[in-house]
Amino acid sequence: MLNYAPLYQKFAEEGLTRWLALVPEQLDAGLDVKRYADLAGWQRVLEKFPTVEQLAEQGYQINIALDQSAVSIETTPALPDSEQAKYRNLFKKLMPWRKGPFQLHGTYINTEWRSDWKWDRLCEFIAPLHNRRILDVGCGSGYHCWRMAGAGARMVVGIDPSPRFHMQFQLLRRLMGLADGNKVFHLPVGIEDVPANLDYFDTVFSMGVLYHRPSPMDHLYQLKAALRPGGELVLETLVIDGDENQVLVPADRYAMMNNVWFLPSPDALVLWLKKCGFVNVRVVDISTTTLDEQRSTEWMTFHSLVDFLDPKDQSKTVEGYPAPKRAVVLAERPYH
Ligand SMILES: Nc1ncnc2c1ncn2[C@@H]1O[C@H](C[S@+](CC[C@H]([NH3+])C(=O)[O-])CC(=O)[O-])[C@@H](O)[C@H]1O
Repeated sequence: MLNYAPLYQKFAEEGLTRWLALVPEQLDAGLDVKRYADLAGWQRVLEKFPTVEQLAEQGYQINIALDQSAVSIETTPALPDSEQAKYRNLFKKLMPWRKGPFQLHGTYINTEWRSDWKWDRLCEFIAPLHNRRILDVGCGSGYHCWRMAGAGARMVVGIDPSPRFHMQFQLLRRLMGLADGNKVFHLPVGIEDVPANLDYFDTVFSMGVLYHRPSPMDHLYQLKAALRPGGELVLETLVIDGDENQVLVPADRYAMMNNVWFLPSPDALVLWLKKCGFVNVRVVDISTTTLDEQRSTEWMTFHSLVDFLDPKDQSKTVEGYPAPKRAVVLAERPYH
Protein backbone atom coordinates (compact mmCIF):
# COMPACT_ATOMS: atom_id res chain seq x y z
CA MET A 1 0.00 0.00 0.00
CA LEU A 2 1.18 3.52 -0.70
CA ASN A 3 1.65 5.34 2.55
CA TYR A 4 0.58 8.98 2.59
CA ALA A 5 0.58 9.33 6.39
CA PRO A 6 3.99 11.09 6.40
CA LEU A 7 2.69 13.58 3.82
CA TYR A 8 -0.36 14.39 5.96
CA GLN A 9 1.82 14.75 9.01
CA LYS A 10 4.39 16.99 7.32
CA PHE A 11 1.78 19.22 5.67
CA ALA A 12 0.12 19.68 9.09
CA GLU A 13 3.44 20.37 10.87
CA GLU A 14 4.49 22.87 8.24
CA GLY A 15 1.18 24.71 8.25
CA LEU A 16 0.12 23.75 4.72
CA THR A 17 -3.39 23.21 6.06
CA ARG A 18 -5.38 24.74 3.22
CA TRP A 19 -3.76 22.35 0.75
CA LEU A 20 -3.90 19.44 3.21
CA ALA A 21 -7.69 19.68 3.25
CA LEU A 22 -7.74 18.99 -0.50
CA VAL A 23 -5.19 16.17 -0.59
CA PRO A 24 -7.53 13.15 -0.09
CA GLU A 25 -9.70 14.27 -2.99
CA GLN A 26 -6.63 15.05 -5.14
CA LEU A 27 -5.14 11.61 -4.51
CA ASP A 28 -8.45 9.94 -5.37
CA ALA A 29 -8.72 11.86 -8.63
CA GLY A 30 -5.04 11.63 -9.58
CA LEU A 31 -4.80 7.90 -8.89
CA ASP A 32 -8.20 6.83 -10.16
CA VAL A 33 -7.85 3.20 -11.32
CA LYS A 34 -10.84 3.57 -13.61
CA ARG A 35 -9.03 6.33 -15.45
CA TYR A 36 -5.51 4.88 -15.28
CA ALA A 37 -5.77 1.15 -15.88
CA ASP A 38 -2.02 0.54 -15.40
CA LEU A 39 -1.97 1.75 -11.81
CA ALA A 40 -2.78 -1.59 -10.19
CA GLY A 41 0.06 -3.27 -12.11
CA TRP A 42 2.57 -0.57 -11.13
CA GLN A 43 1.47 -0.91 -7.52
CA ARG A 44 2.15 -4.67 -7.65
CA VAL A 45 5.62 -3.94 -9.05
CA LEU A 46 6.36 -1.61 -6.14
CA GLU A 47 5.33 -4.21 -3.62
CA LYS A 48 7.89 -6.65 -5.01
CA PHE A 49 10.70 -4.42 -3.75
CA PRO A 50 11.97 -4.84 -0.20
CA THR A 51 11.32 -2.08 2.29
CA VAL A 52 14.25 -0.55 4.12
CA GLU A 53 13.08 -2.30 7.29
CA GLN A 54 13.11 -5.70 5.56
CA LEU A 55 16.60 -5.11 4.23
CA ALA A 56 17.80 -3.98 7.66
CA GLU A 57 16.47 -7.20 9.17
CA GLN A 58 18.59 -9.11 6.66
CA GLY A 59 21.67 -7.15 7.77
CA TYR A 60 21.87 -4.64 4.92
CA GLN A 61 22.68 -0.98 5.44
CA ILE A 62 21.04 1.51 3.06
CA ASN A 63 23.26 4.19 1.53
CA ILE A 64 21.47 7.15 -0.02
CA ALA A 65 23.20 9.87 -2.07
CA LEU A 66 21.16 12.86 -3.20
CA ASP A 67 24.00 15.22 -3.99
CA GLN A 68 25.57 13.60 -7.03
CA SER A 69 24.49 13.26 -10.65
CA ALA A 70 22.75 9.91 -10.24
CA VAL A 71 20.33 9.90 -7.31
CA SER A 72 21.53 6.74 -5.68
CA ILE A 73 20.23 4.09 -3.30
CA GLU A 74 22.55 1.15 -2.67
CA THR A 75 23.21 -1.29 0.14
CA THR A 76 26.28 -2.36 2.08
CA PRO A 77 27.03 -5.13 1.35
CA ALA A 78 25.67 -5.03 -2.23
CA LEU A 79 22.65 -7.20 -2.92
CA PRO A 80 23.42 -10.59 -4.54
CA ASP A 81 23.56 -10.57 -8.36
CA SER A 82 20.35 -12.58 -8.63
CA GLU A 83 18.46 -10.00 -6.54
CA GLN A 84 19.93 -7.12 -8.55
CA ALA A 85 18.86 -8.80 -11.81
CA LYS A 86 15.36 -9.30 -10.44
CA TYR A 87 15.06 -5.62 -9.48
CA ARG A 88 16.47 -4.50 -12.83
CA ASN A 89 13.60 -6.29 -14.56
CA LEU A 90 11.11 -4.75 -12.17
CA PHE A 91 12.46 -1.22 -12.80
CA LYS A 92 11.83 -1.88 -16.49
CA LYS A 93 8.16 -2.44 -15.80
CA LEU A 94 7.82 1.25 -14.88
CA MET A 95 9.28 2.45 -18.21
CA PRO A 96 9.56 4.93 -19.81
CA TRP A 97 12.01 6.58 -17.41
CA ARG A 98 12.43 10.13 -18.68
CA LYS A 99 14.06 12.24 -15.95
CA GLY A 100 17.10 11.07 -14.03
CA PRO A 101 19.61 9.38 -13.85
CA PHE A 102 19.20 7.00 -10.92
CA GLN A 103 21.47 4.33 -9.49
CA LEU A 104 19.28 1.84 -7.65
CA HIS A 105 20.40 -1.46 -6.12
CA GLY A 106 22.98 -2.17 -8.81
CA THR A 107 21.02 -0.76 -11.76
CA TYR A 108 21.97 2.48 -13.50
CA ILE A 109 18.75 3.90 -14.93
CA ASN A 110 20.03 5.84 -17.91
CA THR A 111 16.99 8.06 -18.41
CA GLU A 112 16.00 9.88 -21.60
CA TRP A 113 17.21 13.16 -20.07
CA ARG A 114 20.43 14.04 -18.30
CA SER A 115 18.40 16.04 -15.79
CA ASP A 116 21.56 16.46 -13.75
CA TRP A 117 22.91 18.75 -16.46
CA LYS A 118 19.93 21.09 -16.01
CA TRP A 119 20.57 21.03 -12.27
CA ASP A 120 24.25 21.83 -12.79
CA ARG A 121 23.32 24.81 -14.98
CA LEU A 122 21.17 26.45 -12.33
CA CYS A 123 22.28 25.31 -8.87
CA GLU A 124 25.10 27.83 -8.46
CA PHE A 125 22.79 30.79 -9.21
CA ILE A 126 19.70 30.07 -7.10
CA ALA A 127 19.22 31.14 -3.49
CA PRO A 128 20.77 28.38 -1.33
CA LEU A 129 18.08 25.77 -0.65
CA HIS A 130 19.13 25.03 2.90
CA ASN A 131 16.06 24.92 5.17
CA ARG A 132 13.73 26.16 2.42
CA ARG A 133 10.22 24.96 1.62
CA ILE A 134 10.05 24.21 -2.07
CA LEU A 135 7.40 23.57 -4.70
CA ASP A 136 8.52 21.86 -7.95
CA VAL A 137 5.79 22.26 -10.57
CA GLY A 138 5.81 19.58 -13.28
CA CYS A 139 8.47 17.58 -11.46
CA GLY A 140 8.12 14.37 -13.51
CA SER A 141 9.50 11.43 -11.55
CA GLY A 142 10.83 13.84 -8.96
CA TYR A 143 14.51 13.63 -9.87
CA HIS A 144 15.12 17.32 -9.15
CA CYS A 145 13.08 17.08 -5.91
CA TRP A 146 15.61 14.60 -4.56
CA ARG A 147 18.46 16.89 -5.61
CA MET A 148 16.74 19.76 -3.75
CA ALA A 149 16.61 17.58 -0.63
CA GLY A 150 20.29 16.79 -1.22
CA ALA A 151 20.94 20.56 -1.19
CA GLY A 152 19.43 20.81 2.30
CA ALA A 153 15.78 21.74 1.68
CA ARG A 154 13.45 21.53 4.65
CA MET A 155 10.48 20.28 2.62
CA VAL A 156 9.99 19.63 -1.09
CA VAL A 157 6.56 19.21 -2.68
CA GLY A 158 6.71 17.98 -6.27
CA ILE A 159 3.55 17.98 -8.38
CA ASP A 160 2.96 16.26 -11.69
CA PRO A 161 -0.34 14.99 -13.10
CA SER A 162 1.19 11.86 -14.65
CA PRO A 163 0.36 8.81 -12.47
CA ARG A 164 3.30 6.86 -13.93
CA PHE A 165 5.73 9.50 -12.68
CA HIS A 166 3.97 9.44 -9.32
CA MET A 167 4.62 5.69 -9.09
CA GLN A 168 8.26 6.11 -10.11
CA PHE A 169 8.58 8.60 -7.27
CA GLN A 170 6.82 6.25 -4.84
CA LEU A 171 9.26 3.52 -5.77
CA LEU A 172 12.21 5.73 -4.83
CA ARG A 173 10.47 6.61 -1.59
CA ARG A 174 9.94 2.95 -0.75
CA LEU A 175 13.57 2.08 -1.48
CA MET A 176 14.73 5.01 0.60
CA GLY A 177 12.53 4.52 3.63
CA LEU A 178 11.07 7.34 5.64
CA ALA A 179 14.28 8.50 7.28
CA ASP A 180 15.40 10.34 4.16
CA GLY A 181 12.15 10.39 2.24
CA ASN A 182 10.15 12.26 4.83
CA LYS A 183 10.82 15.70 3.51
CA VAL A 184 10.15 15.02 -0.16
CA PHE A 185 6.57 14.52 -1.33
CA HIS A 186 4.87 14.05 -4.68
CA LEU A 187 1.26 14.70 -5.55
CA PRO A 188 -0.36 13.54 -8.81
CA VAL A 189 -1.83 16.96 -9.60
CA GLY A 190 -1.25 19.92 -11.90
CA ILE A 191 -0.53 23.58 -11.11
CA GLU A 192 -4.25 24.28 -11.42
CA ASP A 193 -4.82 22.13 -8.31
CA VAL A 194 -2.51 24.13 -6.07
CA PRO A 195 -4.75 26.27 -3.84
CA ALA A 196 -4.77 29.92 -4.91
CA ASN A 197 -2.79 32.52 -2.95
CA LEU A 198 -0.84 30.14 -0.73
CA ASP A 199 1.82 32.82 -0.11
CA TYR A 200 3.91 30.00 1.25
CA PHE A 201 6.92 28.50 -0.55
CA ASP A 202 10.44 29.92 -0.22
CA THR A 203 11.33 28.69 -3.71
CA VAL A 204 9.06 27.62 -6.57
CA PHE A 205 10.51 25.77 -9.55
CA SER A 206 8.65 25.64 -12.87
CA MET A 207 10.88 23.83 -15.33
CA GLY A 208 9.69 22.60 -18.71
CA VAL A 209 6.09 23.63 -18.02
CA LEU A 210 5.50 27.22 -19.22
CA TYR A 211 5.46 26.32 -22.92
CA HIS A 212 2.75 23.76 -22.22
CA ARG A 213 0.48 26.40 -20.72
CA PRO A 214 -2.06 28.06 -23.04
CA SER A 215 -2.08 31.09 -20.78
CA PRO A 216 1.51 31.84 -19.74
CA MET A 217 0.76 35.01 -17.76
CA ASP A 218 -1.77 33.09 -15.67
CA HIS A 219 0.93 30.49 -15.03
CA LEU A 220 3.32 33.20 -13.83
CA TYR A 221 0.64 34.66 -11.56
CA GLN A 222 -0.10 31.19 -10.13
CA LEU A 223 3.58 30.62 -9.40
CA LYS A 224 3.86 34.05 -7.78
CA ALA A 225 0.84 33.39 -5.57
CA ALA A 226 2.38 30.12 -4.34
CA LEU A 227 5.51 31.99 -3.20
CA ARG A 228 5.88 33.83 0.06
CA PRO A 229 6.80 37.50 -0.30
CA GLY A 230 10.57 37.55 -0.92
CA GLY A 231 10.51 33.98 -2.26
CA GLU A 232 12.36 32.97 -5.42
CA LEU A 233 10.99 31.65 -8.70
CA VAL A 234 13.23 29.39 -10.80
CA LEU A 235 11.70 29.33 -14.26
CA GLU A 236 13.05 27.18 -17.07
CA THR A 237 11.40 27.05 -20.46
CA LEU A 238 11.93 26.84 -24.21
CA VAL A 239 12.97 30.13 -25.79
CA ILE A 240 13.76 31.56 -29.21
CA ASP A 241 16.31 34.17 -30.27
CA GLY A 242 14.97 37.70 -30.51
CA ASP A 243 14.10 40.93 -28.75
CA GLU A 244 11.61 41.53 -25.96
CA ASN A 245 8.65 41.48 -28.32
CA GLN A 246 9.50 38.23 -30.10
CA VAL A 247 7.44 35.16 -29.29
CA LEU A 248 6.89 31.98 -31.30
CA VAL A 249 3.42 30.44 -31.29
CA PRO A 250 3.70 27.21 -33.31
CA ALA A 251 0.80 26.78 -35.71
CA ASP A 252 0.57 23.11 -34.87
CA ARG A 253 3.32 20.94 -33.39
CA TYR A 254 6.72 22.03 -32.14
CA ALA A 255 9.43 19.33 -32.14
CA MET A 256 6.61 16.79 -32.54
CA MET A 257 4.89 17.99 -29.33
CA ASN A 258 1.30 18.98 -29.90
CA ASN A 259 0.69 20.97 -26.73
CA VAL A 260 3.18 23.80 -27.15
CA TRP A 261 1.85 27.35 -26.94
CA PHE A 262 4.29 30.21 -26.32
CA LEU A 263 8.08 30.30 -26.82
CA PRO A 264 9.28 33.79 -25.87
CA SER A 265 12.75 35.22 -26.37
CA PRO A 266 14.68 35.45 -23.07
CA ASP A 267 14.11 39.23 -23.07
CA ALA A 268 10.38 38.75 -23.64
CA LEU A 269 10.28 36.32 -20.72
CA VAL A 270 11.99 38.88 -18.50
CA LEU A 271 9.43 41.47 -19.62
CA TRP A 272 6.52 39.09 -18.87
CA LEU A 273 7.87 38.38 -15.38
CA LYS A 274 8.30 42.07 -14.61
CA LYS A 275 4.84 42.82 -15.96
CA CYS A 276 3.44 40.15 -13.62
CA GLY A 277 5.07 41.94 -10.70
CA PHE A 278 8.27 39.95 -10.15
CA VAL A 279 11.45 41.82 -9.22
CA ASN A 280 15.18 41.12 -9.54
CA VAL A 281 14.47 39.24 -12.76
CA ARG A 282 17.56 37.85 -14.48
CA VAL A 283 18.48 35.25 -17.07
CA VAL A 284 21.21 32.98 -15.71
CA ASP A 285 21.53 30.42 -18.48
CA ILE A 286 20.62 29.89 -22.12
CA SER A 287 21.51 26.51 -23.61
CA THR A 288 20.64 24.69 -26.79
CA THR A 289 19.57 21.16 -25.90
CA THR A 290 22.09 18.67 -27.25
CA LEU A 291 21.57 15.14 -28.52
CA ASP A 292 23.61 13.96 -25.52
CA GLU A 293 21.23 15.58 -23.06
CA GLN A 294 17.96 14.19 -24.49
CA ARG A 295 18.08 10.84 -26.27
CA SER A 296 16.50 7.39 -26.46
CA THR A 297 18.05 4.83 -24.14
CA GLU A 298 17.17 1.32 -23.10
CA TRP A 299 15.02 2.97 -20.39
CA MET A 300 13.09 5.20 -22.84
CA THR A 301 12.90 3.49 -26.19
CA PHE A 302 10.50 5.86 -27.96
CA HIS A 303 11.57 8.66 -30.26
CA SER A 304 13.64 11.44 -28.73
CA LEU A 305 15.29 14.72 -29.73
CA VAL A 306 17.20 13.42 -32.78
CA ASP A 307 13.90 12.31 -34.31
CA PHE A 308 12.32 15.71 -33.63
CA LEU A 309 15.00 17.62 -35.58
CA ASP A 310 15.32 18.12 -39.33
CA PRO A 311 17.74 15.35 -40.43
CA LYS A 312 19.33 17.71 -42.97
CA ASP A 313 19.70 20.67 -40.62
CA GLN A 314 19.74 19.97 -36.89
CA SER A 315 19.41 23.67 -36.09
CA LYS A 316 15.73 23.25 -36.99
CA THR A 317 12.88 21.11 -35.75
CA VAL A 318 11.13 18.80 -38.23
CA GLU A 319 8.49 21.53 -38.54
CA GLY A 320 11.14 24.10 -39.55
CA TYR A 321 11.20 26.04 -36.26
CA PRO A 322 14.43 26.84 -34.36
CA ALA A 323 15.69 23.72 -32.51
CA PRO A 324 15.00 23.56 -28.75
CA LYS A 325 16.89 26.11 -26.70
CA ARG A 326 16.10 26.64 -23.03
CA ALA A 327 16.59 29.54 -20.65
CA VAL A 328 16.72 29.61 -16.86
CA VAL A 329 15.36 32.82 -15.39
CA LEU A 330 15.33 33.75 -11.70
CA ALA A 331 12.91 36.23 -10.19
CA GLU A 332 11.58 37.22 -6.78
CA ARG A 333 8.17 37.95 -5.43
CA PRO A 334 8.40 41.44 -3.93
CA TYR A 335 7.58 42.07 -0.28
CA HIS A 336 4.99 44.71 -1.13
N1 LIG B 1 -0.90 21.26 -15.62
C1 LIG B 1 0.28 20.81 -15.25
N2 LIG B 1 0.80 21.15 -14.06
C2 LIG B 1 2.00 20.68 -13.67
N3 LIG B 1 2.75 19.84 -14.43
C3 LIG B 1 2.27 19.48 -15.62
C4 LIG B 1 1.04 19.95 -16.10
N4 LIG B 1 0.83 19.40 -17.32
C5 LIG B 1 1.89 18.62 -17.59
N5 LIG B 1 2.76 18.67 -16.57
C6 LIG B 1 4.03 17.93 -16.42
O1 LIG B 1 5.09 18.80 -16.72
C7 LIG B 1 6.23 18.01 -17.02
C8 LIG B 1 7.01 18.68 -18.11
S1 LIG B 1 8.62 17.96 -18.42
C9 LIG B 1 9.64 18.77 -17.25
C10 LIG B 1 10.11 17.90 -16.12
C11 LIG B 1 11.05 18.52 -15.14
N6 LIG B 1 10.47 19.67 -14.44
C12 LIG B 1 12.33 18.95 -15.80
O2 LIG B 1 12.56 20.16 -15.96
O3 LIG B 1 13.11 18.07 -16.16
C13 LIG B 1 8.97 18.74 -19.92
C14 LIG B 1 10.34 18.60 -20.37
O4 LIG B 1 10.65 17.57 -20.93
O5 LIG B 1 11.16 19.51 -20.14
C15 LIG B 1 5.73 16.62 -17.40
O6 LIG B 1 6.21 15.67 -16.49
C16 LIG B 1 4.21 16.75 -17.37
O7 LIG B 1 3.57 15.58 -16.88
